[in-house]
Amino acid sequence: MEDVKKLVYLHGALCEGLRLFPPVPIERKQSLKRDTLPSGHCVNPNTIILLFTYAMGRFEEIWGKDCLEFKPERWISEKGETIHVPSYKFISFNAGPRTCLGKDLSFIQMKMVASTILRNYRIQVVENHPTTPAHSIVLLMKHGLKVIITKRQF
Ligand code: HEM
Repeated sequence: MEDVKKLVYLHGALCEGLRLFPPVPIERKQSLKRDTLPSGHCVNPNTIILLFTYAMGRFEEIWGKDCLEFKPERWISEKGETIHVPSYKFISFNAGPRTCLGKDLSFIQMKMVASTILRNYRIQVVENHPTTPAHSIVLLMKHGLKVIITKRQF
């Protein structure tokens, strides 16, 4: 478990995957009573607010000109350490009181699974395979992801 903390580049790669393809692409909230949002917008009781987390991960105003690029480096400081990004910016695990309780655990799991697979196998994405998202509450790939897997020789 201690070892996975050292996987700074893998952490950046996972964050980029989650930023561009958040498994929960839309959040739904509903006001209980009349309220004013930090933006100044007034909401009436029972107003449904949808947060499009998929779009938020791709906003130029939030992530800069290279927002559509997959760049694990954006999560790594000049010293080679992981940059902490506030959850209101990196919204894939939600933020505030209802933030995902499994966030830290899921990073440990993802790192253990990814590092074990990558250490033992070469994964090559099949060229020109369509990577279209499916319309769904959780983000799925319409046609899956076709890859060629070969065992690494040590
Ligand atoms: C990459 C993996 C994961 C992602 C992207 C993710 C994302 C999220 C998001 C966006 C929410 C807020 C849902 C909402 O309120 O509309 C949430 C809630 C939650 N997640 Fe996760 N999650 C992940 C893995 C996990 C794991 C592994 C666990 C448990 C071990 C977990 C436990 C929870 C719980 C208990 C809540 C509800 C928190 C509350 O409402 O107070 N999650 N998650």
